[in-house]
Amino acid sequence: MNTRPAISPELREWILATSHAGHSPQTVAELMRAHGYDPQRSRSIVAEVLELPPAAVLADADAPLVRRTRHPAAPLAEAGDRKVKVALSMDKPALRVLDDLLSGEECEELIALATPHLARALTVNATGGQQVDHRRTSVGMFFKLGELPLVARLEQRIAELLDIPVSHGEGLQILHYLPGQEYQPHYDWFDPEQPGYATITARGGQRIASVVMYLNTPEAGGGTAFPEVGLTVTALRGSAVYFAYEAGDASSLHAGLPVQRGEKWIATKWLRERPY
Ligand SMILES: O=C(O)CCC(=O)C(=O)O
Ligand SMILES: [Fe+2]
Repeated sequence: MNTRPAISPELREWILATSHAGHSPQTVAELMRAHGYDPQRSRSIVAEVLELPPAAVLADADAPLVRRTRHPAAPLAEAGDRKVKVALSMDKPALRVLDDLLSGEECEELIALATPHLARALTVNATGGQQVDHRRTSVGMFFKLGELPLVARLEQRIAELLDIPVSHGEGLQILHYLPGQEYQPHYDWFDPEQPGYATITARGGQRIASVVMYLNTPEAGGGTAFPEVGLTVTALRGSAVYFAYEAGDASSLHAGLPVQRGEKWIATKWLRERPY
């Protein structure tokens, strides 16, 4: 006799949808664990719903929830379905320029998918709410985690490149800048001193790394500057800049420089220390 509680239809549907969106069985089990399911039970449920042998869901399921990214190693880093060129490495901030993270077609498809949904980009304010911010004049939108097959594929690629589960990522953000538009110098980590810190980090904890992917090549301007170290990364279609940081890391200060001619499209992936 089977004494286990039945798997609810909602849970079954969610597991199937998350898996069809491109997330690995391990990630699905980990997301369940992050929502309070027993690790062992998460694995057996995922295996049952996806009709997999239980061993297929084993890897990583007992890994600690708090993680850091692994910095990609030059010259070529494995990123699942793709090998990525590590064109430049820096120690402080921990930074890599990545060539060919995305194909030209993937860049174009992302722009086309995002275009109907663009709105003025917001920033997170001191109390954890969203605000219109004069420092950030671009328009943008967010995809939900695994929202579309292309989005899920990129999330999986970044997860393998940086050795961090997909569940640690915030939804992919697409930003569009026109001439004169910019993102003034800022940090991506949240300031523990600010009043909204607990709210902002209640889900996922602190941000630990960012990947800014260039979806086109602006005619002039639009690079990503790191003023503390005098570095500007050129915005080139398909390339990206990855940088990792601790809260308080002043060297990770960065800015989207004003576009001088043409336009600029980026996709940004922010990573958290815990499942988000
Ligand atoms: O536009 C850029 O180059 C930088 C974008 C950025 O800093 C961000 O999205 O957090
Ligand atoms: Fe940023």
